[in-house]
Formats: sequence, C-alpha cells, structure tokens
Amino acid sequence: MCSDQASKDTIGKAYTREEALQLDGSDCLRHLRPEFIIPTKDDLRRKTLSSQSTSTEFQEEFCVYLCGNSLGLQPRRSAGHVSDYMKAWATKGVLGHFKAHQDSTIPPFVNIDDVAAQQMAPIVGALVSEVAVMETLSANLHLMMASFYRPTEKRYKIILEGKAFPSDHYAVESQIRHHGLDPERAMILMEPLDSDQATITTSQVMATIDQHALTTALILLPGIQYYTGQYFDIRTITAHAHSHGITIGWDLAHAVGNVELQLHDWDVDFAVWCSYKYLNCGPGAIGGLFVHDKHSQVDREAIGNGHEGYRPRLSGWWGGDKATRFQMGSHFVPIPGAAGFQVGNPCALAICPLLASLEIFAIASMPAVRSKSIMMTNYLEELLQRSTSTATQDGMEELYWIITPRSTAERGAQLSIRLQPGLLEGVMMELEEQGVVVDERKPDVVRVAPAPLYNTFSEVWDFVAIFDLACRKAKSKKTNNSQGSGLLGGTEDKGWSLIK
Ligand SMILES: Cc1ncc(COP(=O)(O)O)c(C=O)c1O
Ligand SMILES: Nc1c(O)cccc1C(=O)C[C@H](N)C(=O)O
Repeated sequence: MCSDQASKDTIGKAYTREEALQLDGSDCLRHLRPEFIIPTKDDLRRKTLSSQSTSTEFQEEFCVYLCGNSLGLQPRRSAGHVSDYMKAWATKGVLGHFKAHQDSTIPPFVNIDDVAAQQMAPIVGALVSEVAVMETLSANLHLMMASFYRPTEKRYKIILEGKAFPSDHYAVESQIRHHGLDPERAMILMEPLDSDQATITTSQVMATIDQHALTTALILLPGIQYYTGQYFDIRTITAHAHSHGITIGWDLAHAVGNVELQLHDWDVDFAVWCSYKYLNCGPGAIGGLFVHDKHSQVDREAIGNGHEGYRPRLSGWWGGDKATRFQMGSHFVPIPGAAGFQVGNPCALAICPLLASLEIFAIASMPAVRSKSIMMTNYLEELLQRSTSTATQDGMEELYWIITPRSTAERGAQLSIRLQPGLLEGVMMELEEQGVVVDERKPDVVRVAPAPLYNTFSEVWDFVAIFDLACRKAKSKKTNNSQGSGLLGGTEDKGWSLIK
C-alpha cells in the first residue's frame, strides 16, 4: 500500500493484529526494514554486547523500537562504509585524501563532505550549494548566530519558545551575553497561551512577531518541537518574519528525515540539524546546516577592491576557497554557499554512516517516507484513541491522552502521550520488561515515534497493546498502594480490549 492508495479509512479498520500484518504486507517500504539492525529483546536484556547466553528464549524476537526520534537504528551498510574508511586510511595514509578507490564505498577524504552535502540536499529541499555537513547542531547554531545575529541598538531581541530544547536556549542566551546584552530584555520566550495546551499556534507566533517587530533581530524556532511533536508552519512563519524584515532560523533536529522540507522554496534564512534521529547516523553523529543562497554569495570583485565581499562569519580554512585552500595563504575567501561556513576539516569517519544512511533515503525517497509515516502515526493515534475510548465506555477514567496536534499537517512521526500523574515510572518499567523502547520526558510524557524506514504496522499494534496494559497495571498498583496493599481496592485489570 503506497500512501496515495491508503486512506485513513483503510487503516481505521485494521483493529486486529492479523489486519495489522496485512498492512505490513502491502507496505511499499517493507523491503527497507532488512537494511537495519533491529535489536532483539535478548540483545536489550543482556549485560554484554555479544551474545553469551545459551538461552534462545528471546533470541529471535525483535524488540519494539519506537524511539527513532531520539536515536535511529543502525543501517547495516554503515559498518561497510566505516570499514572502507579504515582500510583507505590504513593502506593509503595521506594519499587517501585525494585518491578514489574502485573497491571503496566512500569517496576521497578531501571531498567526502561535498558528496554528503549533495546527498543531503534533497532531504531538506535545498540546492546542493545551500547545505554543509559539519559539526553538531549546537555548534552550528552558534556559527549561524555569529553570522545572522547582528544586534543593533534598535533591533536586538531573539524570539524563541519558552520551552525550547535546552541547548537552543543556552546558545541563544550565551550569544546575547556575548554581545554584552541582557537576556532578560533580549530573549522573548513564547509559552502556550492556554495552560491545558502544550503547543504554540501559528497565529500566536505571528502575533508575537508583530508585537516585537521593530526590536527583533532574529527568530529561532524548531521545525518539529522535541517535546510535543508539533510541526511548525515553516513557510508561513518564515514569510511573516520576512514581512517585518526579521531573519529566521530553524532547528530541524526532529524534522530532518521525518517530514518533507522545502527550505529553499520556503525562503528560510538558515537551519541546523543533527543526524542521529530520523537520519540514523549514530550517537552524536555529524550535523548539518542550510544557508539560503541569497546569504552566501561571494563578491570577488569587491574582495579584489579590498572590501569583505561576503557575509561576516566565524571562519576557518575548510570554509576557504578550494582552489587556494592548500596554498596556505592568510587571506580568507570563502567558498560560495553553505560550505563557506565550514570551519575545520570535517571528520571523514563521522561522514561514513551519513553516506550509508543517505543511500537508503535515496532508495526510499522523502515523499514515500513521509507518506508511510503519516499512515503509521495515524494508525498509532487511532489505536490509542480506540483503547482510551473503550476504557471510558467501560467506566474507567482516561489514563493517558495525546498532546501532539491531531492534524497530520501539524506533526511528524512522533506522538507525545501524557500519562495521569504518578504512572510514568511503572509504565516505563513494564515497557522495558516487554522489550518496548520509547522515551520518557519527566514528569509524565512518553514520546513514541514509528520510523517508516524500519518500523511495521504490527509493531505499532503490539506497542499499543502492551502500553495500554502497562498503564492499567501502573494505575492499579498506584491505587492499591494508596488504599493499602493487599486490600480489595484498585482498578481491576481487564486486559487490552482493542480486538473485542
Ligand atoms: C531540538 C534539539 N535541538 C538541539 C539538540 C542538540 O543537538 P546536539 O547535541 O547534536 O548539538 C537536540 C538533540 O539533542 C534537539 O533535539
Ligand atoms: N543525545 C542524547 C543522548 O546522548 C542521550 C539521550 C538523549 C539524547 C537526545 O538526543 C535527546 C533528543 N535530542 C531529544 O529530543 O530529547
């Protein structure tokens, strides 16, 4: 079933596990799951990395991994790319910088970053010249702000969310202090208007921009919010910022490889991302940045006449003109485009898993990834809703509810589920026991993200069955504890009822 044929109705009827398996059978990305190493339940339980136990009890049973929003799983082909890098380094030494090898999956080290940028560009909807593969998200954010946050006496504020990912908050705050300004005055923090709501609406963002239009120098927002899973309307908000002459940058940590981005056409000024979530490149993997071409032109004539001729930035030799990079001169002329914002020699080893992962994205294509993602997340939502409504019909209270926006246009793969207070620990323990991997954000949120490249509809089904039961068990335990152990009280565990 390739997205277009699959309506929400088709999914809506798949309430039994057999029907979930049928959805898997017609999933047009199913051939890509074997590209990934899915940990087994035994892998997760073992205290060692390699199997030493003779028990086969869980050996063949895959865990249910719905945590690609935090750390994506390992593509099988990444080991081959890393091994080719090790071989090239071992057998060619410094010559590996410049020579291509017929039997290698990786290009010469000196232009491995260019090859990665070429393959990355379609994932974010950019021209190749607008993408650089480099550093970490936080470091790139600093580099971008060094170039794009140029406060003046009149325009000095940065608008961001009050609950931005901490690294973004720290980066913004430190940039403001770096310019000798006071974060109390210069940081405009947006909070949800309604205390019941976790999300910030587009109209609220626009109104905040209007309110601070004359004094704002920069806006920084997440493409997809890490906690709530809300997908911001990048195009509309960017256009609104520009209508006031304000520069806007986007943190795409949770958007890249998740939703279809069109950064060039949306006229985004700059964006930064990491590659260890939906891009599956490994813990702390090399990040990336986008700079719109309109900001990265190099005027050689102006440079020749003694003017700067390019946008100010924190420079290093790897951002310098390639024709003269190895002449070791002291006059910096940047490469036109995002590559001109590079600082040092990017880690070739770190780029190998990225190349491996991007090969899989090229086979899949972003539109197909997003289509399956919409279907899976809708399916997850529907099963969750069905189990809570079944429970409330049975006279039980709601144990959890979804805080991610309900419209598919306003979310990516992730659903964030808020639990009744006091249930999180018990629920997470039960999920771990059952070999289910999702992540928690204390005090009461569980984030669940089916990754279309390797997850299946039956895993989503299994998750909801296990999760719903885990919530009931945790509730029952909590009630029993509060009423005294061993007494009658507590909700009776009726088991999971979707298949009724
Ligand atoms: C939204 C967001 N921003 C920033 C970061 C920080 O990224 P990094 O540690 O790669 O700099 C992360 C992830 O850790 C994130 O989820
Ligand atoms: N980088 C992480 C780590 O080293 C340990 C645990 C989590 C992470 C994460 O990246 C978290 C992730 N950015 C988030 O959205 O919460």
